[in-house]
Amino acid sequence: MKKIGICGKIGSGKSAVGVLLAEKGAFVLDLDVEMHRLYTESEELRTKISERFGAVCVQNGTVDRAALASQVFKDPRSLKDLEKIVYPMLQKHAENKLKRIENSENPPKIAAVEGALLFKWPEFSKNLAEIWVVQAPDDIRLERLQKRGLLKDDALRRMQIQALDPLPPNDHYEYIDNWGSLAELQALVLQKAQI
Ligand SMILES: CC(C)(COP(=O)(O)OP(=O)(O)OC[C@H]1O[C@@H](n2cnc3c(N)ncnc32)[C@H](O)[C@@H]1O)[C@@H](O)C(=O)NCCC(=O)NCCS
Ligand SMILES: Nc1ncnc2c1ncn2[C@@H]1O[C@H](COP(=O)(O)OP(=O)(O)OP(=O)(O)O)[C@@H](O)[C@H]1O
Repeated sequence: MKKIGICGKIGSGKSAVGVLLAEKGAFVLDLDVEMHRLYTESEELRTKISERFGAVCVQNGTVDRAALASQVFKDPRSLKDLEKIVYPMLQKHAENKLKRIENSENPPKIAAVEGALLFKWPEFSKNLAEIWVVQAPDDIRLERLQKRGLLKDDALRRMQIQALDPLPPNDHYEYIDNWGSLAELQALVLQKAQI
């Protein structure tokens, strides 16, 4: 089983790449989705979020993501605090899931972990054979995000905060330019994955 990472800025098309790989039989782990799951599953995590960001961020047995987003994406220091709380748990959770898939009876040829900020976790990403970097210009990403339903100001705030973390050099990057059609993206993905 070849383990790859899919990273890239918000709206670049990581999930679109993930869907194309999954259609070809790959196992795809979306870290955004896993994070949301942990917010519901872990009371310990909710307590830590409530202590740092206020009880307003925990509602009905889960984290109120809109309330949390409104705090952390306008302030890099708050975002760092959130990352310190969530990353150790998210990383362990993702590694356990990958291990389970790898040790299953019929492991897939490819397991992909999708996360905008994978490159910020060297201890995790060092175990990936390749890191795919999905990229598209800012104006196209903004347009896509608005079409997906994100408010323009929210999208811009996330784009601005991500610009503070440029991609560090790494020999394992494979770039995927996603500013054409979905059909063009599909052709690129199939060629890169050799599936
Ligand atoms: C702040 C939260 C609650 C907002 O939830 P929401 O449902 O609105 O967004 P969602 O989780 O679907 O993320 C959408 C996109 O926002 C961007 N984003 C999320 N977290 C971060 C971050 N820490 N830094 C920069 N951008 C981020 C990414 O491009 C991501 O794909 C949530 O994003 C969160 O818990 N973030 C911290 C965990 C994290 O860093 N996840 C990314 C793992 S690679
Ligand atoms: N080549 C493309 N042509 C047209 N629409 C696209 C293309 N690639 C992605 N999209 C659309 O753009 C939106 C953003 O793409 P996607 O959700 O895959 O980005 P992402 O990088 O996963 O974003 P996030 O960081 O929020 O998770 C989606 O609605 C997706 O369907």
